Amino acid sequence: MSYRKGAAVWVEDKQCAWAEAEVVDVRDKSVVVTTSQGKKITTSPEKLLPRDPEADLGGVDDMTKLTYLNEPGVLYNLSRRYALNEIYTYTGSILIAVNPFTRLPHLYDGHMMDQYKGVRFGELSPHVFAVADASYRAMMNDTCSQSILVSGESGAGKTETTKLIMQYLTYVGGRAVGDDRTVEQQVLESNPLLEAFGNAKTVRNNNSSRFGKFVEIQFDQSGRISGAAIRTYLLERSRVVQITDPERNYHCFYQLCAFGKDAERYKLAHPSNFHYLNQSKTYELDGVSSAQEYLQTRRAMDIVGISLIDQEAIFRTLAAILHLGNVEFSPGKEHDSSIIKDAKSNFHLQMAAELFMCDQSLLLATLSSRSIQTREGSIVKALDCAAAAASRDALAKTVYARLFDWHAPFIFLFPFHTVWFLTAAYLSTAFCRLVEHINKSVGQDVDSRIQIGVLDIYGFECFKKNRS
Ligand SMILES: Nc1ncnc2c1ncn2[C@@H]1O[C@H](COP(=O)(O)OP(=O)(O)OP(=O)(O)O)[C@@H](O)[C@H]1O
Repeated sequence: MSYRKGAAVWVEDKQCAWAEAEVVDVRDKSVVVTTSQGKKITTSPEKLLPRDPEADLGGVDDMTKLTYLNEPGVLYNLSRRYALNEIYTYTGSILIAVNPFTRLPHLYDGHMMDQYKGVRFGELSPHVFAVADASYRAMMNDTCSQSILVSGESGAGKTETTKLIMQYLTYVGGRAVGDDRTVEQQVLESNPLLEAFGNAKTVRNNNSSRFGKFVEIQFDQSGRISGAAIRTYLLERSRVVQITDPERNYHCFYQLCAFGKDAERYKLAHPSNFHYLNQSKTYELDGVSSAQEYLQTRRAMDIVGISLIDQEAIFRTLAAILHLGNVEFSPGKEHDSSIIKDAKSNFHLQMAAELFMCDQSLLLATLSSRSIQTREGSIVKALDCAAAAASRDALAKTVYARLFDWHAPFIFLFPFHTVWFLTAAYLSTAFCRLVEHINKSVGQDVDSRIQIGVLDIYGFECFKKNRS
């Protein structure tokens, strides 16, 4: 794009991403601009973007009205509105929410819900209730199920927004039968459980959901809520075996370690003793008692109907994963082979096998060797230390993800490994899957023909090191 002298532009700025500027000189292959702070910058025209000099200082409530819909224009508009406490802005039918990081009760009270009920989308100021109302109306008018996608980076406010959508749908949809607990309440009651196993501290959020969640609110023909279901997706499996400071592994591990009686039973100790937890030195969360949280998780398990036997099985498996992570390998006598490193590793291997209820030597053989299928039959190949550790981590991740997931069929990832087969078989029968239990407790309406699905799923994030 070519610029004339006097043109209003945006120029990249290290501090505030984009700075307002004006072109003061146009040269052969470069342009000289002066920013509103009085800084003179010589840059190439490709590094500039056009700016609307007459942009409304208060911003516009729908960004399709912007003269230039480019990145700085969008950011500037959102920041102008945010400064006036307007956290919501439309871009056509998309609602953009900027996290206020402070409670704004007046935005979400009964009066506000009343105002948005049945009003055409776009008629009132942008609001999450307007989106929820539009989807409810569309579902009722067209007898067609709707979906709302809530996306953004960690800490952006997806979980809060999902709750607000549920709050509004509960308001317009109520409950069909004489149940005094709203669907919103029932789904929220299961939150401590999902959070214990699916949330972790990240750099941006002390209680970050590390999984995608699809909440399905089911309605009867008259538009009354008749049931709900939760489905979870894409649990961040790599966190089970790898974390970096100041992040943490899933809350449930710290909770179990902090609850003396149960921790002792599974030969657990302070998180600093376990490889899967001590890669980061952040063990505590400000203002949170892990032991108290453990009791809360147990209570949530009771509420959703997980039996004591199943609860024990779940925590036994968590302990097994922690012991498994402490199994280390050293080079074996044969080339590219590995053996258990020392007595300490042997103790943890023994504990892992005991808690997984499988044979210790088979577990070791599975971790330190690999079966390859050939036409002549299967060949067992020894694994070196690095490969054996990777195999250990893969087992830990798979077991944890299966414990959390809602998927019914258990997939045998390594069908030729006897121990994994045994472990898998044990898990599929003795384990209750957490999300399955939650759905039973909330109460699904399998006959529902119309529903609104709210998908709360994290957007892309940049990690120093990526791992599956
Ligand atoms: N609309 C809102 N009003 C007030 N506070 C909010 C709002 N949205 C978000 N917050 C604040 O931001 C915090 C983080 O929000 P939330 O947990 O919803 O983020 P998230 O996008 O789900 O994060 P993650 O992907 O890490 O789970 C909340 O605990 C809350 O304090």
